[in-house]
Amino acid sequence: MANIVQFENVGLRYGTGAETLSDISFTLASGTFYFLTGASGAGKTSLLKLLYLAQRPSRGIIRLFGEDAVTMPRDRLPGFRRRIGVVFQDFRLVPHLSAADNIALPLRVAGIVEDEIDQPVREMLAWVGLGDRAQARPATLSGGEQQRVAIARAVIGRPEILVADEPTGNVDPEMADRLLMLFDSMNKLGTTVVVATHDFNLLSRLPGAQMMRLDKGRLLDPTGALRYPPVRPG
Ligand SMILES: Nc1ncnc2c1ncn2[C@@H]1O[C@H](COP(=O)(O)OP(=O)(O)OP(=O)(O)O)[C@@H](O)[C@H]1O
Repeated sequence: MANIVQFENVGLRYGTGAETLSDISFTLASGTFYFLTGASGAGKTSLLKLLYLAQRPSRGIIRLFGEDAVTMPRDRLPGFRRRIGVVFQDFRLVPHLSAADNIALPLRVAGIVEDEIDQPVREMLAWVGLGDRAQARPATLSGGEQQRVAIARAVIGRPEILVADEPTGNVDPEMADRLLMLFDSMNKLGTTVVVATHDFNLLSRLPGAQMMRLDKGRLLDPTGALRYPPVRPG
């Protein structure tokens, strides 16, 4: 399976402090489901930001879709970002837009004509179980409903990679399970999925998923040992 993402010796430092992420090296195989775990403050959100190009690393190499994402000219970034769907920890729904218009945003930004927006939006609303809330503003939706709008918005453009930061943080276990099944169904359609979570119940629900563990800004290998950067030949 082709690698869709490659990080090599990546480090991230905010300002002049110590590195938040150090020596991060991994590859993501296309079409695979990954969980990213680690204690609060371990650097999960920071790693996801590097992945969806909201943050540039302080050092190291990041290749996305086979191209160098670090040295990429800024004007090419939006096109790349459109290939990555993001479910933010705090949803980031647009407050004055209805659920339907929030979900439609990525299609409108991509310049899809209005005639071709209504149908997929209705399908997405039904898919996340919000068919009867199309016109509701975010403030009138529950946390779990807002989360489902955020998920629908992240996947409507059929992204190649879906990144979700603590997507079950605000919902009960039953809803967490339903949301996980939505991600799983996207993955079965071929999307590479990365879900950051510290909900261990979730991890046990998808035993086939790959595990990435962060500890104080460093990746651990599957045995729990620190994963050291690959040795470069020569
Ligand atoms: N913009 C920023 N400027 C400075 N420091 C930051 C910034 N964003 C995150 N940090 C710091 O980086 C470290 C890792 O934060 P991050 O949010 O990536 O962790 P996390 O594993 O996602 O935590 P949580 O599970 O609580 O969301 C923390 O010490 C945090 O304070």
